[in-house]
Amino acid sequence: MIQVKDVVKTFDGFRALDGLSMEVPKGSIYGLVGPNGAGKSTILRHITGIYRQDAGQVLVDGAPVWENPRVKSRIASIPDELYSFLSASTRDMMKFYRQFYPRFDQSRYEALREAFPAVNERQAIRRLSKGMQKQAFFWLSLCCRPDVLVLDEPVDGLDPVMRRQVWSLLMGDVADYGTTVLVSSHNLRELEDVCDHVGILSHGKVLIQRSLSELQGNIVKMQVVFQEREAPALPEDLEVLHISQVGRIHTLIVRGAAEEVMNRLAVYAPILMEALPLTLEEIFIYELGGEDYAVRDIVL
Ligand SMILES: Nc1ncnc2c1ncn2[C@@H]1O[C@H](COP(=O)(O)OP(=O)(O)OP(=O)(O)O)[C@@H](O)[C@H]1O
Repeated sequence: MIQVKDVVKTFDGFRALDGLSMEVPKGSIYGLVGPNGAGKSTILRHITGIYRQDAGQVLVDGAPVWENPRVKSRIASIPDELYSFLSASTRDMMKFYRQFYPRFDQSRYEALREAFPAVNERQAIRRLSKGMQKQAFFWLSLCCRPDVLVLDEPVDGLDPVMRRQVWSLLMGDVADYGTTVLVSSHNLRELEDVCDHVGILSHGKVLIQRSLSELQGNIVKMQVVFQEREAPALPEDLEVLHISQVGRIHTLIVRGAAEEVMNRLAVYAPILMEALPLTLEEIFIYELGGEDYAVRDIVL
């Protein structure tokens, strides 16, 4: 489990992280989202032990990450700016990773060659295309058999087929080995398919973190045709976050479980009523759109 407690990080007087707290459960795929400059890469660099926090704690299974080689050898990461030694090939990097990661799986490296056919393992990584470089680092990271995998915008630059393949490999590791995956992304649609937990960052803090099912189970989109053209006066304690009308169809975004909201609306004997799930994008717009302007930037 990753625990980040009240972490503060200041760069030249600017508080990039401003008392950030988050918890990533073991074996989860946790999506970290937030507008540009929110602090996503900065917190990921603390979790991988690159930065030292000014205050607060960054713990993996209860142990601090900073200057702790034992913990760091259980964490693999794909940063936003890929790093490889000058002129090192994927194969050279494999030999380097093999020394650092005690559980490096050589046979998996050989087996995964087929999964990344575009990567010439003997060519300098820097001379590969951007997408191929990402593929090379996925290949290497998966072979480290890490307990924790930290990915900063991991599938950016990958083609759609490769994105799918990489997610499926990651989800396989989560299912088979209980790997914990922490991933930052601007793509909520994609995160929705893969994440089970989500945290939203803004101005160096986590605004909200929940399991996806918790988020989805607590807000519903209702499409309703009432007896009259106009909607009746709805009870004040029904928490309607948004309402719109096209023709006779009213669309209501209501906080609460679908069944409970349906029961409440049934008293108006509507001609038609349907509960629809909200997408992750919609949830963020309606749950948080009013609270923080920055949140709109991510989802619109
Ligand atoms: N090494 C640094 N020196 C000075 N300021 C920094 C440094 N690293 C990050 N910052 C600042 O900290 C803030 C958070 O940056 P960070 O890269 O973590 O944001 P982000 O959420 O990853 O953004 P993006 O979505 O654009 O990648 C920004 O205002 C950035 O300018």
